[in-house]
Amino acid sequence: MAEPKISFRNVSKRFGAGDDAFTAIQNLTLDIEDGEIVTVVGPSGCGKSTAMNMVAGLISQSSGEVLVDGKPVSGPGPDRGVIFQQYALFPWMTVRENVEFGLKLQKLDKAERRERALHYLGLVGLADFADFYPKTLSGGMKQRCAIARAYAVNPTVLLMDEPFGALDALTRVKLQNQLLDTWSKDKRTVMFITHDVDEAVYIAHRVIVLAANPGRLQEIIDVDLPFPRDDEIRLSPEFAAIRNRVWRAVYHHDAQAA
Ligand SMILES: Nc1ncnc2c1ncn2[C@@H]1O[C@H](COP(=O)(O)OP(=O)(O)OP(=O)(O)O)[C@@H](O)[C@H]1O
Repeated sequence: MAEPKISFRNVSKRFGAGDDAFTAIQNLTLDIEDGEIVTVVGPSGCGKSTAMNMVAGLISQSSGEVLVDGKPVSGPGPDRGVIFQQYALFPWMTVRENVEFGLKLQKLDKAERRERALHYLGLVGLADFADFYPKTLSGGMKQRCAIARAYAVNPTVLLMDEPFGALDALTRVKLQNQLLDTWSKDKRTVMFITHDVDEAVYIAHRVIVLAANPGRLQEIIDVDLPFPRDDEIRLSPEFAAIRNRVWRAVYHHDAQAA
C-alpha cells in the first residue's frame, strides 16, 4: 500500500503546565491518503484546529509523531498550504498580485509567475478579475482568490480551517462545488475543518469526527458517494443516511457528555 500523505501516530497535545495543563488532543492516530479529501468535524474545542496546526507546523505535539510524506513535521513549509476563514489577502495588491506573492518568495521569474497565477485564477473562475483589488470582490470571490493563491505555490497538502465559515449558505455551496472541481483537475490532499455537517459529507472521501474533553478520535465515516458530486447527490437518500450518521456521531456523543 502507498505511504499515507499525512499520519498522526499516537499524538497528544497539552497546553500549559502543572495544575493548569490542558489536554487538547489525546492519543490521535489517523492516516490520510495522498489525494484524499478528509473533513474534520466535532464540537467546539475538540482540537480540530490544534490537529491541523500540527500538520501545518505552526505548533508541535507534546508526544507522538506527525508525519507528512513519512517525514516528521518540523515547521511550516511550501509543501503545505493553509487557508483560514479570514481571507488574508493583501488589500493593496490586485487579485493576480496576491496570487503571485507566494511565487515571488519561490523566486519564479515574472513571466512564469504571471502564467501560473492566471492558470489558478482560471481554475477558481476568477480569470476576469485578475486586475481587480480585493475590496471590490465579494466574500466568496475573495475566498476563491485565497484558494488560488494556496494552490499556485503548488503545495501537495491543502489545510483549510473553516474556509467557508463566514459566507452565506448559497455562496458556500458554490464554493464547495468549485473546490471539488479544482480538486478533480489537480488532485491535492485536503484536510478541511467545518462545523457544517452537510458540507463535511458533500466534499469528503471520509469524515473524521472528533470528541471533546479531551479531544480525541470519535469515529471515521466513509462517504461512499461517487465523484463528481452535484446538487442531486445532496438530495439523495444515500447522502441523507451518511449525514445522519455524522450528525449522530457529533451531537449525540456531545449531548451525552453535557
Ligand atoms: N495556545 C493555546 N493555549 C491554551 N489552550 C489552547 C491553545 N490553543 C487551543 N487551546 C485549547 O485547546 C482546545 C482545542 O482548541 P481548538 O482550537 O483546536 O479546537 P477546535 O475544535 O478547533 O474549536 P472550534 O471549533 O471552536 O474552532 C480548546 O479548549 C482551546 O481552548
